[in-house]
Amino acid sequence: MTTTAVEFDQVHKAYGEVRAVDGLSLALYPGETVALLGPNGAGKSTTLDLLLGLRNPDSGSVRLFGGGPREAIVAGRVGAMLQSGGLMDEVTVAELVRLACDLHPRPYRPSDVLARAGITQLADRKVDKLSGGQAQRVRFALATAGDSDLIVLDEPTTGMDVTTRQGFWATMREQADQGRTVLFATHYLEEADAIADRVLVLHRGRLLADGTAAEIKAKAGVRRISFDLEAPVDETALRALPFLTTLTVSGATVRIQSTDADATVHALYGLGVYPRNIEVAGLGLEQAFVAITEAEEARTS
Ligand SMILES: Nc1ncnc2c1ncn2[C@@H]1O[C@H](COP(=O)(O)OP(=O)(O)OP(=O)(O)O)[C@@H](O)[C@H]1O
Repeated sequence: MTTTAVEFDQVHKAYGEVRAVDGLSLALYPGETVALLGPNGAGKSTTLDLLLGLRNPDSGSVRLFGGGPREAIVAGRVGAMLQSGGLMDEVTVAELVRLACDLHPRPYRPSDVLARAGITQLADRKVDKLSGGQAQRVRFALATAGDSDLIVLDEPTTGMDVTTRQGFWATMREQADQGRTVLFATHYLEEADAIADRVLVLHRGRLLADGTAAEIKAKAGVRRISFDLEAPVDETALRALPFLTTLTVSGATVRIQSTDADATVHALYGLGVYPRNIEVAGLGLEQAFVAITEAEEARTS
């Protein structure tokens, strides 16, 4: 049996009345790159805090590599890059990275850590003089100061420019290819789509979807239909098409979202109109995410 890297079993965590994590169960395995998505306040940071033992669950259990979070962290099995992680002032980047290496039970050489994070040229810079994107790279260096089995990243690429971001993900990919588990929370859905093997969608502390990006898109169950009309058509007739969820008409072009594209297109021909350039496509991850979370909002409100 494969040992899980991370296992949550019915985990609850509330702050007063707010149920930040509400009965969360999940298992992550070695070598997986997993994106944690969710709207603001969905419970992503709380989940990562629980995972890292920074907070204790009110009930349920959190296991890392079969033991408690602290045990795994003390053993150097976890590297983390948190959103809120303040960097020590008055020290240089090299000093800070050296300290992280000294503290890690299975450290890498500080010069290698600096090089991998692309910050060798910043080694002598004081930490409080860094730009936002540079500070992110330093946090990343601290998360990869040693040979950890699990790397946890909370919105790691915020503030990074496009080139830095690409370099960052290439390095992360290497880490996962070496059998490490990489878990990252993000608001950039295109990143989750491009990088993650698996996407977890959180909403109000619960897991709404868990699968590959393709599976999440399919789960939304909505398809996009677009076509051009040669002659104007009464919008009321279009709006009455079966399974239609949205309709946008701009000039001669009509865009529809439908929960049953075949039936909608069939009915469209039944209106006696002649659509040209008809295209039917699945949703992008971003649209799927919005559709899934909005459907849940509608269901629970
Ligand atoms: N220390 C705290 N005290 C009280 N409430 C908190 C605390 N931390 C978080 N919350 C609340 O718990 C819920 C989950 O917050 P959390 O920060 O885990 O969400 P998130 O998904 O990381 O959000 P974001 O995308 O905005 O970073 C929110 O409603 C938040 O207001």
